[in-house]
Amino acid sequence: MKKQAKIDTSNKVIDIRGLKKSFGSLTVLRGVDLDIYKGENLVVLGRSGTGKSVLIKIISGLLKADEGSVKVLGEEVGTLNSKELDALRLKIGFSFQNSALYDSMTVYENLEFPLIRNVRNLSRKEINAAIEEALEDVGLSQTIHQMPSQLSGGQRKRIGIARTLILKPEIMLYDEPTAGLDPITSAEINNLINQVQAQHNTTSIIITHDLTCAKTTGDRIAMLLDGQFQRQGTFEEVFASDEERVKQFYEYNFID
Ligand SMILES: Nc1ncnc2c1ncn2[C@@H]1O[C@H](COP(=O)(O)OP(=O)(O)OP(=O)(O)O)[C@@H](O)[C@H]1O
Repeated sequence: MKKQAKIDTSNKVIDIRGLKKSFGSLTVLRGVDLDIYKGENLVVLGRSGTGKSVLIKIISGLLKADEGSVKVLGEEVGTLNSKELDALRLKIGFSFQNSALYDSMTVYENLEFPLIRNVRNLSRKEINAAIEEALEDVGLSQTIHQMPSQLSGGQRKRIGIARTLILKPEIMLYDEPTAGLDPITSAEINNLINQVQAQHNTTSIIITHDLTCAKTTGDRIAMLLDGQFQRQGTFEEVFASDEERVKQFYEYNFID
């Protein structure tokens, strides 16, 4: 069971109303409404092709909505120019399944890279302190001078998360954080997601097909069905539904 998080329901970090998105004759999002609050872990569930990635891309301004309002950290994303979008994206940390580390760089260099690219005029001392803190956050201080090839899959995943955390994002987007990991490593990643939330009061969206991940990390679950969030609530509330597709989603997952 997930530990109760400190969620500030007076502070909406993401506010989506009536969001619609089609590609030609394919309608993907048919009027999505969603609120995400400061400090909350929101898990997005939905079968393949239901539009989870499209939603994330619209939130981060990589795709434009056809209709509706998408406010992120108080800004209407669809109206921002490219400079404003860049500034907003700096506040969003993306942890994608394929956000691989650079194999030819050490862990230190992998973490230094986003800092140098995104933050101007940092001293060596500040860079070192930020790298040490990010590594401490993910419990891997000892790997600082190692190459990615010397790390396990789970450690690489954690370094990937550290590389995102180093820019101190206000929102974290985790795309299938446990995909391809064994159950023990998955549990480590789930704990890390909760630890990031507790330590930094980060707001996170977690896209997953893994119901153990959903149950352990999600304060709230939103399930995409037919282009809308027809089910929202705690894990128990969502899966108390009698709807066949919700029940199937549960039954086809292995869960303790
Ligand atoms: N740029 C695009 N152009 C045309 N169609 C697209 C585009 N992006 C996404 N789609 C379509 O939108 C639908 C939703 O895609 P999306 O990637 O959001 O699914 P998903 O829920 O993230 O799936 P998965 O769980 O497999 O990652 C799919 O049918 C996809 O082919």
